[in-house]
Amino acid sequence: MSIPNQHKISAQHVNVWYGAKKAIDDVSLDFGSDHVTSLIGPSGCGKSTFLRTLNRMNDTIPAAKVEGDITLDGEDIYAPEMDVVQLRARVGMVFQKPNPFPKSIFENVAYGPRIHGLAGNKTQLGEIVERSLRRAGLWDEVKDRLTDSGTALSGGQQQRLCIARAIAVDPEVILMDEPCSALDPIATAKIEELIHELKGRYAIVIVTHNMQQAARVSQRTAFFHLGTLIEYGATSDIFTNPRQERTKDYITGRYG
Ligand SMILES: Nc1ncnc2c1ncn2[C@@H]1O[C@H](COP(=O)(O)OP(=O)(O)OP(=O)(O)O)[C@@H](O)[C@H]1O
Repeated sequence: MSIPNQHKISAQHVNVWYGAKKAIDDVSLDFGSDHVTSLIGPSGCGKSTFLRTLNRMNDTIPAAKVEGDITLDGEDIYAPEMDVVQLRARVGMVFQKPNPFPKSIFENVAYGPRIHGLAGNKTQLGEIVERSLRRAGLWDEVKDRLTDSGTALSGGQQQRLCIARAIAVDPEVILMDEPCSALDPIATAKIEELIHELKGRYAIVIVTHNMQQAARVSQRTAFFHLGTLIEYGATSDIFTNPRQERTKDYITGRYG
């Protein structure tokens, strides 16, 4: 299912199995850099599994098998010659639970640019760290304590640090798997605001259980049910005028 946009990342006929169990059944979806896409649907419908196919995070699950075509700027991300470390820098991920490294705030952000050779010297590295923290809306809160441990920050700050860490390696796509589910409403609002500011710079795909959040942060929404993509379209249409009965039942709270 696609509506016109500049495709940054494209998934065609994707199937995923965990052992004998099929978790994703023939899903095709494209994502552009000019909008945020929400993946919604009841628990266990395959949102996270599908999200993880977009940067090969399922490679880390031995029982998982992925079939189909997924391309980033037309390049097959499952090609044997694809460098997965490089791919995960281009398609960054933010997880449900903030997971900063047990290192300083500075090092959390500097680590990626350093291993990917993005800074020629210490000054440039410092500039990348500052720019990433600014873009993640965290700079003012941490600029005087960059050597403190990232794990000493509040949950919401840790999540923004993880976003800064993803941004630091200049990604093209940012995947977010329920990034606010461990956060209080104020920290959630800050992340939502941040998603809004990052829109247009990166293709952003967010899995969320929270339909109000999907309506607030995304311009496109995909509704999944039992491993299949039921409906995809402009977020405003999905929430006000869904074409499928199952979408309507879900958004009106009849199941989920
Ligand atoms: N590592 C795994 N091994 C085996 N089965 C798995 C694994 N991860 C997910 N599954 C199964 O695949 C299906 C899809 O799970 P997935 O986590 O992708 O759904 P989801 O829509 O993201 O759910 P939730 O909203 O509860 O996080 C479920 O039936 C789940 O039990």
